[in-house]
Amino acid sequence: MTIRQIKAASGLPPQAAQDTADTVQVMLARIRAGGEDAARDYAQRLDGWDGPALVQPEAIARACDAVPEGLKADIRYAHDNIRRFAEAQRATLTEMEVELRPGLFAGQRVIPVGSVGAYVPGGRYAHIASALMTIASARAAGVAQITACSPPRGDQGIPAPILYAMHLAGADRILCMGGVQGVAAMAFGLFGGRPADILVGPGNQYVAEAKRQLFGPVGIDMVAGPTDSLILADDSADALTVAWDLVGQAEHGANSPVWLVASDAALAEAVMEHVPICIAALPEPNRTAARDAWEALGEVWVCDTPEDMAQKADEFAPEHLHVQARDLDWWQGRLRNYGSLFLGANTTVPFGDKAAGPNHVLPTSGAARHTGGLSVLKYLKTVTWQRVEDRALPELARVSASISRHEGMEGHARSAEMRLPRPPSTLKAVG
Ligand SMILES: NC(=O)c1ccc[n+]([C@@H]2O[C@H](COP(=O)([O-])OP(=O)(O)OC[C@H]3O[C@@H](n4cnc5c(N)ncnc54)[C@H](O)[C@@H]3O)[C@@H](O)[C@H]2O)c1
Ligand SMILES: [Zn+2]
Repeated sequence: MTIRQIKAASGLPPQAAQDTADTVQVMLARIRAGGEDAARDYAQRLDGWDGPALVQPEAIARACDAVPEGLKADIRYAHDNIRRFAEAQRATLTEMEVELRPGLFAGQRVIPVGSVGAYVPGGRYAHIASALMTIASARAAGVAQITACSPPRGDQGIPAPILYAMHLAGADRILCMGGVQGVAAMAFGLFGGRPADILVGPGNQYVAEAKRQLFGPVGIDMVAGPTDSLILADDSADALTVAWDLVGQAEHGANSPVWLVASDAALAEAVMEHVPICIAALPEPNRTAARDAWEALGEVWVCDTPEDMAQKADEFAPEHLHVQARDLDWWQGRLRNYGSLFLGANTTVPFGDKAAGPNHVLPTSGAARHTGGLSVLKYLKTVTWQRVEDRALPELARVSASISRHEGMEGHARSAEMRLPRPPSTLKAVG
């Protein structure tokens, strides 16, 4: 056997997904009917917030003053990388025009959506980086109006570093409102904004479910589940570093899996010895979160060949895939299923989470099999056009009418033939 599992996941108790869906459905219906008052009412009841929903310029200025200079410089460093990566990505998508037949022209245009609603989660951690990821990439796409929202923390409203990051990244409007009411306010264009064309950003199960239920008339980036990470390591990897990389991502919470796929049983055993020691070094409540995640969902596999390791990684299709092994070019060429790839022991998932440049809003729960993550491209519509000169008409109209008739679509055929230079008798009105 070339692939064997040496630590299995014990699993999590099933969750009441239907309860969340029902709660969110009721909330969205109430906010749709009751508008701003209903949204404010939920903000009061769920988050104890009585202050203004729309954050005023003076409050943003005060927050910017309150953030220490050192932290501001760090946020600017991260923002600069994220913005420049998004701008470079934007430049890869170009408009084009092609003459398919003499006189038949077609092309594509790249048009940004008009309005974006960016959810910046609150809760246990202060998600500064999430604000940069969603807002800076929308700005780089050329979106006209960006609204961002985040839940209040106590009676201070949105924490100052998050407000600073939102403002720096280019949010036009900021709502102090979280959860379903925040998402709905952006989707429905409450508090003076335009209704969002697309809703983006991570959040808890209520946020994810609200986006899922609103999807259709409104676009969404993805239905994001709990974050996950996989490390591929050979005997060149350092066991303690790998252990910290696993524990670091387990810190996200009890439902965030971390997986190790190793080429070397001795390395795998050494990592498993280090993991509990690393966990014990964390402060609470992070320690409990990491321990629960490792025990319930952590898995360790040992494979004999790099090909087996790559196959295992492609099966997991992790959100974050980190290679700590020799011959990085081979891995980069071979690996297929991941949200974002981290090549070499010099980098680590927190670099990508916070500051390196590529977006951290990524497909989870195996969705990397069919999609990449949030990027500037999500805010852009690739639309097509066509234009036909007289010389292209005879053949194009004849072929279109022929196919229409074989499909049984006489109306389409007539419409095509109306374009022929000399209308045939079929153009006379019937009856
Ligand atoms: N995948 C990623 O890239 C990424 C990055 C950062 C954060 N996250 C995720 O963001 C989430 C943050 O969650 P959070 O809860 O701390 O903050 P959150 O901002 O997602 O949700 C807070 C809101 O939830 C609402 N809420 C709480 N309990 C409710 C209830 N019983 N009924 C209705 N609404 C309720 C409240 O209105 C509150 O404002 C985590 O799940 C984390 O994993 C993911
Ligand atoms: Zn992380």
